[in-house]
Amino acid sequence: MWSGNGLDSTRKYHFEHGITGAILTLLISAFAAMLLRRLWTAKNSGVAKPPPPPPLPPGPRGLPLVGYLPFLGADLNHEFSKLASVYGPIYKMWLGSKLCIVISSPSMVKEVVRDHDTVFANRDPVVSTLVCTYGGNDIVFSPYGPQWKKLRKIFVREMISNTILDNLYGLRREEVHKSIMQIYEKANTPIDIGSLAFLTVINASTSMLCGASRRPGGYQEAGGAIDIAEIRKAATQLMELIGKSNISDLFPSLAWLDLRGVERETKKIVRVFEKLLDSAIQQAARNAKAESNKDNINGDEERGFLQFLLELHENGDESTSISMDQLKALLTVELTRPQQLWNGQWQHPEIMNKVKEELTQVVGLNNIVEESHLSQLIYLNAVIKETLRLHPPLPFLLPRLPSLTTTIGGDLAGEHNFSWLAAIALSCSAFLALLWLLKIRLRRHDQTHRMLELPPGPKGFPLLGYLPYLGPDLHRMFMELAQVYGPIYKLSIGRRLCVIISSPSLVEQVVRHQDIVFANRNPSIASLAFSFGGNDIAFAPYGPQWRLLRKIFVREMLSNENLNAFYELRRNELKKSVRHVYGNAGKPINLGELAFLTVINMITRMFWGGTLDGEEEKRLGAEFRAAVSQLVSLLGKPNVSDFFPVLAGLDIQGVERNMKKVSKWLERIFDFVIDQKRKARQVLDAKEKAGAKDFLEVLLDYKEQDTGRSISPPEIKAMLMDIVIGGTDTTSTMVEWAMTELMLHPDIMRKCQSELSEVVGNDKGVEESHIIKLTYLHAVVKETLRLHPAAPLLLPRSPSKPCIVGGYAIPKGTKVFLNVWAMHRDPLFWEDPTEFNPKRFLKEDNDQDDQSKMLDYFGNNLKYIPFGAGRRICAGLPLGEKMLMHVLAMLLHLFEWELPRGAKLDSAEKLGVVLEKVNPLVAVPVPRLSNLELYI
Ligand code: HEM
Repeated sequence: MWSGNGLDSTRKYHFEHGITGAILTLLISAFAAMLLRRLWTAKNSGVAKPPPPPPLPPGPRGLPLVGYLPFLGADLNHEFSKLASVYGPIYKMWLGSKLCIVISSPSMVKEVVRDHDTVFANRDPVVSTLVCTYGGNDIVFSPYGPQWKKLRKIFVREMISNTILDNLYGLRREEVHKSIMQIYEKANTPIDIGSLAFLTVINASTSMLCGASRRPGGYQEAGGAIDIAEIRKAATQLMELIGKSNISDLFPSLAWLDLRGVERETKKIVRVFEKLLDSAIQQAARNAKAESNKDNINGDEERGFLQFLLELHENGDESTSISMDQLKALLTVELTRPQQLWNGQWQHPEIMNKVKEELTQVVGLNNIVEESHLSQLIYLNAVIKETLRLHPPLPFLLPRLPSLTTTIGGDLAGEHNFSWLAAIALSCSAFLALLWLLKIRLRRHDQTHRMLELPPGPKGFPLLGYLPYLGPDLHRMFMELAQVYGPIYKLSIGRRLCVIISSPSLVEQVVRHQDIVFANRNPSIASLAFSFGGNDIAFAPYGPQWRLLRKIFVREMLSNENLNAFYELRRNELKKSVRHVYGNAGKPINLGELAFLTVINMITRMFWGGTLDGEEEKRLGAEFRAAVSQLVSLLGKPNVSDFFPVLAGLDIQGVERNMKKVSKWLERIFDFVIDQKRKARQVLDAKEKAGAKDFLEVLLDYKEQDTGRSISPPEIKAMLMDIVIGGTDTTSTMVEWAMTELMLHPDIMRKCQSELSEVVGNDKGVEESHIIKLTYLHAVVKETLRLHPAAPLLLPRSPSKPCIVGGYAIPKGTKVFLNVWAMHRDPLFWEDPTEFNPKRFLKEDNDQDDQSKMLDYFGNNLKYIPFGAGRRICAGLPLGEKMLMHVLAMLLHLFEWELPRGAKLDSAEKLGVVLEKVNPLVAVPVPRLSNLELYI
């Protein structure tokens, strides 16, 4: 009687969509023509063009026609999460001719389910669900509108109202009891918990469907009029079919071919199911009549859903009456909705024991659990909530379909009905395939690259790109943009294409998988000027020269042997600073300046060792420091020539000119010292020359074994420059940040001081040999480098050839920033990321993953890379760490630090050459130890 209607409505759905497609195509062509005409008129009349619509979200490229389909495995939820870590919290992919958008951040989900809830209140039903819901006549799949509202009201307020559910409790209880009996009978034999739970729930659902009529004396379970066992079987088969992937869903224009036969098979089962429902409905009707004749002895008690819906069908008023298709669709959905809960608690016996304890307490050992107990089972409720969090039965809910083109997170979420698009796509497919083949033949060399898109990113102004929006806090702004465009995006700064990356998995593609390609820099004009044309380690392009310079630097100049040999020089400089602080005890001291002076003195002493005599060294040292300060401020200045290479010759801001002037000044100092050194060495014999060498001596003496190549004067000077620029500002700024955090957290400062008292003793000064034992201070320094990395964007990399990162094309020469600052604060990897908490670096507080790969400075775990990673990792790391730890330990061990009266402490930051404090840290030292010898 009703069967034909239901199945025909599906056909009608496709037919209507085909017609709609054709009409839409015509309309769109007409609309496009009108639009072109308007644009043409607007252009000619001088009217400004409307701004372009926001782009579609980024996403992986798939293959022509099939899209990303061939790359998807069975584990969709995991695959979607992986893609989100590459493309960000909103991304698109084509599955066949369907445009899918995957959203995985609460803020964007809010935009969908709150801000645009009505627009997104539609679904995109698959063919099998359309068949079994009689063309979307149910709550789940019917489009948002009056019909859906009515059905939902009936379902929520009437069908599963508290009263009805309470009335039917007896039936549910019976089914649960039956399952318990089954388990009892099978005691000591293995049981498939999933199947048991599934059976229990489906049994309870079907019981509630039929109500008391299914009890003995009512209608029999088997052989009687309502064959519950058959209904269950059919419901299970339907669920399997709904879960099956179907080509027709991905290519709606091919749906009529039903290539996988899903529609055919679903219809077959729906027919069986329908027959069963029909007879159940007829029996329920007869039953209702019989009951009314008996003057309704049971009242509403145990009237099943079926009986209830039947009444609405027959006697409902305008707001509640439902058609037979709707009635059956409601029943089908009730029987086929997902009904599993993961038994996560089984993997945690301690949690299971707690659940048991609670049950014993609330229910007692001699009773069985009733629904009335549930609200008191607080712990079990928490277990269920946690299970649903970890294993949601629908990991990506039921897909929504916007009824309008909508913007989410700045991207276009797409319009829903793509069946017309599919029609066009099909008709063009042969042509596209031909084009594609042609493209492969013509561009065999870098075919993959050319087919890929550049990463997404914000639009800027013509010519200027994003330049006018850039502020001093580049790292912070880059992080905010990543929240919109994902962990890889592009922006143009003037004529420079920049790509910003801020996820460890993408950084891995740069510093591990393609480290050599990305081992180049994109030096600014100022850095080229100070490094004598890129003749140093930091800016030389990757190649034999850079490898040689870095080898000399790391293996010879900063070898353990050399560093140990110069310990005394560093120690003396540190002691000088201690004396200076002691002499100013009780007075405010600028801690950044103090650290800078200490570090630069340590470094320059290691430069020229004992070459210069006292007065000369003092004079040159002061001159040197002044030149370095000027150089650093020039390096941190944004320069128009860097963004518009065509204007570089004009040097509009004079940065290059000034840089060359300061470099010349420094060069003269270097030349003088080199000359002095050469003269001094002429009088040394071979044995004396072979002893410990200062940096300059290492460089002057160097001869490559195989080639006999020595280091050229510009290379020597450029490397000395690297040590000064790379080593001083970084290390001293970190001392200032660490002291700031410690003063903001006095309890942590106290812990550091107790550790120092314990390890060093209160009658001694700190030596470098103590450093290794200062576990807590190490954690403090690591946490400081996490929150305030000296180079928050590292030194930009630049690929030497076109390459791919995260599925996007990165052209040769792009300036690639790795936003370490954002990764160090990413809540995905760090708990309470903005909190200063050194404990996270102590072994006992690390999670298992981190324990196996301790968070060191060497880039072993890419979520933490304050010194960079890969081939271009900081070359001065061992020296930097030694100086930072020693200076800090000494300041903390020998002095208490207080804020000057009325002063306020803050941690505002700005990005110059390094990430500095906006307001310098000024503090008052008070000697901490009684042994005065330590201070003189
Ligand atoms: C706490 C102190 C320091 C920090 C936080 C630090 C940080 C960094 C960072 C982030 C880089 C860029 C790495 C990359 O692009 O992957 C770098 C490069 C470099 N650093 Fe350091 N640094 C410190 C101390 C030093 C010292 C003391 C020296 C020299 C004695 C030094 C010399 C260099 C050099 C030469 C490079 C360029 C390496 C290359 O391009 O191959 N750094 N540093």
